Amino acid sequence: MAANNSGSEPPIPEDDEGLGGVTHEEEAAEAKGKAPAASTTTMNRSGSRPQLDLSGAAIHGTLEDRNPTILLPNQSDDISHLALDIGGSLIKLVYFSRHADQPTEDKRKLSTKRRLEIFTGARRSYPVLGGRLHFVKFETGKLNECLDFISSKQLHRGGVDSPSWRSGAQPDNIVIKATGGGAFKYADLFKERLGVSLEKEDEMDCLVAGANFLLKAIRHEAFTHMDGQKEYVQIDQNDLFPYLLVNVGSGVSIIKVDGHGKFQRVSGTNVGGGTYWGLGRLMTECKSFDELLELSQRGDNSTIDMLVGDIYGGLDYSKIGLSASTIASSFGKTISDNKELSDYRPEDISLSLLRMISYNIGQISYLNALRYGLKRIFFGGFFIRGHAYTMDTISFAVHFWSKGEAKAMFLRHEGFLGALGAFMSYEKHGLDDLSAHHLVERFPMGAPYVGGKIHGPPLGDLNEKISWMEKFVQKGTQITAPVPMGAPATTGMGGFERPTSKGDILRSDASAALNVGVLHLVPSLDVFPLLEDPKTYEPNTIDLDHDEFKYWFTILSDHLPDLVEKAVASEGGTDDAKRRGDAFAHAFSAHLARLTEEPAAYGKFGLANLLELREECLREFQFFDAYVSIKQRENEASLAVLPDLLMELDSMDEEDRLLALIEGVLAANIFDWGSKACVDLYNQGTIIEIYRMSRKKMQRPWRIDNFDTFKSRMLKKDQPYKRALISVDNAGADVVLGMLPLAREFLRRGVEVVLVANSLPALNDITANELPEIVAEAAKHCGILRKAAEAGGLIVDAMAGIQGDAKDEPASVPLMVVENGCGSPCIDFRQVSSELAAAAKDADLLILEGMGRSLHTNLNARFKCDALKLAMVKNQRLAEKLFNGNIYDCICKFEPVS
Ligand SMILES: CC(C)(COP(=O)(O)O)[C@@H](O)C(=O)NCCC(=O)O
Ligand SMILES: [Mn+2]
Repeated sequence: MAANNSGSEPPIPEDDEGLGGVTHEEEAAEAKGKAPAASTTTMNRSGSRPQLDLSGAAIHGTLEDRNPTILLPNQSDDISHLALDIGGSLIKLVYFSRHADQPTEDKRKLSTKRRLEIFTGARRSYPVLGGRLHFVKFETGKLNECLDFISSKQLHRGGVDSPSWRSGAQPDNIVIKATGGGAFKYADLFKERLGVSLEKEDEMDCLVAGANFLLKAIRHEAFTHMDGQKEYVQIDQNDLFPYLLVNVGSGVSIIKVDGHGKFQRVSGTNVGGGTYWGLGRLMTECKSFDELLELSQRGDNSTIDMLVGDIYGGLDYSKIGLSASTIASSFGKTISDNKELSDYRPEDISLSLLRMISYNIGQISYLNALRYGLKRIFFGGFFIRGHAYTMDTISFAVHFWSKGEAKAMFLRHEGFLGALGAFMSYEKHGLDDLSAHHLVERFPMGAPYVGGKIHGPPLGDLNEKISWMEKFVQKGTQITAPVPMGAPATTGMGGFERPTSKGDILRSDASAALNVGVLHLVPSLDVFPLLEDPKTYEPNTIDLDHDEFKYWFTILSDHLPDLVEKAVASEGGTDDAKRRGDAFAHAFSAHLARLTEEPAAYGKFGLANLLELREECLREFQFFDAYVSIKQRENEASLAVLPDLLMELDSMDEEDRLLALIEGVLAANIFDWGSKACVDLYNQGTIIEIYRMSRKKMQRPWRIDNFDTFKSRMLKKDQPYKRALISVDNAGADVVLGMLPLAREFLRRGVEVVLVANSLPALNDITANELPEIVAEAAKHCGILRKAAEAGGLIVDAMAGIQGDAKDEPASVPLMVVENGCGSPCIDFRQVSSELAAAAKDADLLILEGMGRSLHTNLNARFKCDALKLAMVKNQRLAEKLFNGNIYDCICKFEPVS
């Protein structure tokens, strides 16, 4: 270990505290059973855990599987998926919960899985256990609340759902991994209250393991913060090491990280968070660190610090790049002022202290980066706590001294590095194998309320959640009301500009810190193999900047009453449903308000995330399919006219038919209950009237019109497509009169068709579960569909349940339905179902339909196969912004690979 260069006394690495987590009431507010399905798998244990009980082990799945799941019926589930970081002021908990419900493999999924083996030749295996990783924090002063929380959830015994808890058995010798000073200090109390032993893990090991995990597994974990602007950084997994990790606790540790478990504490400084808080406490009346930090928001350091301008008569010292407002000497002005401490404003003292210490940390960190030739410096620890001035000051120092060569970056989960690292130290938990595409971060309903404060009792089920919600509804209007925003404040690249307008603007960062959600581990997600370049792929077409967010805030808020009405009706309109509808509206409004206040609060957040958040929020309040009856009604009406449409199409020649088919898809995409303009239309006419009108309006050229190129490609007889992945959108006319006839055209040409639909409902989108029945119904009127659906097993699946043996399957599958892994109107191709990823093998055409999947997302996405993007633009602003066009314009964008 290299010598410490900060002074005679090596600084003691102190507890690493951080705000920015989810408070326990929010976390506990998470609803059960809403996560996507995960596969069951076994879990190895740490040496300190009870050993595996292999008796009665049985293979789950077919014997031909290369990596089958093994069920251990006698294995008690008392694994502690819990780790702690007990610091001086906060206790951080990271714990793992399985999905409340084991996945039920429905009929469609089982038969699809079997058929996909034809494509892939082998079944996939998932070494990672599906579940959720939760981040919770408590004040160390309220340790008892933390113990109650652990006890109420039985986290030390593998959770309330574990067999040992249910059987009432008391496993002895439970060991929980813990780091931080409190792991020593409170060990006896944990033994006494919970009967568990704390196994102490080295703090430095934990910090590094936590940081490595986050940087590897979370897509936008790191961000820069310069001049008040936060920007998320995508870290290249293959180019992560070496980096410098600076942990700013009470003291500061500077660690050079060379790999997993490979690191060296190369330096540190004893001037850290403890110094700020200690000096601040002596010099002001502040009673807490947060109070002191809050005070700095209203401070003006130029009354205390000697600035370059003070020395140079108000001028910059431009020759060496120092602006007049750069601090020449921290607290330097006080030497000549002839004033007492009480003559200075505590606000100014706090800001001067904060800047002095932040700047010093930034400078020392940079010098160490220089010493080892490192370009990336990640800062974490309780001192940072998402505070804008702190981050700006550190960034300024690094940027200034490195002349822009080195980058200061901060971590969203900065407060949880130690606890995560302790969690990682359980020998085999399967998390090592996780990649970013396996993790989905969700923000439960409490997320908007999270601040620096920790409050409220833990919550269990939905009823408790709603009473908690109601409490908030009463006193939380100021939280749900949008907070006025100004231009982002800056400390100024030119140095330590006096923060002119503070308070409100930096409020969110200062008091609330960044939210972190619950990490859902979904091992069955994959990167779509046909993405041209997954590294540079960005699903969202438009950046949700301040103005854009304001627009979508209005759109989504306006849509809320209609959505709630549909949601409540879908649950029978009962009092309970009304109550949940109300709570949903409040929770979603609170999310919107929080994001308006701080657009980066939930990490890098695009329109796709926002639309998905709405769906997740509905599910959280147990509205699983708000548009169910609308979908059914429209499916029936459309199926009734399908035979006539097919007859009309069959009477056309090939070229006319192709055009009519694409027109049909575009026209039927008007049936979108997520668009305000369309909903207004539905209130004026019947489905069929609107469909006819929409078809009549199909005038070419469309706003983007690559139809002729597509037609030429389709007509190349010597080069037919082999397999088309057809991603469908809305129920009713959209799928029945638009997409199914198009799919039929491919089948007619001998092209294998894979219909891709949502895994979970989103607005009026058709789901993969609903689709086989619709295909079966349509097949009654069409020989082509019937033959393909029968051969693909769809009709049997839909009508009679799964059939026998995989041996009976045909060698090729003309028509299949696969789920896409999403529960949103958009699609992020970095995270699709393994079904879809498997079906993509050998596909040479991808068709994306609808605004959500081909305009809001993926308009600019490039694929390794030909792609056809079809949508009607049902929003005036989007039509103008993307295409300089108008509402109801149509897009037919064909992108052949060669
Ligand atoms: C939610 C949607 C993306 C669904 O569109 P789809 O994918 O079904 O074509 C779209 O309806 C939408 O962007 N609606 C909000 C804009 C508006 O109401 O004008
Ligand atoms: Mn849709």
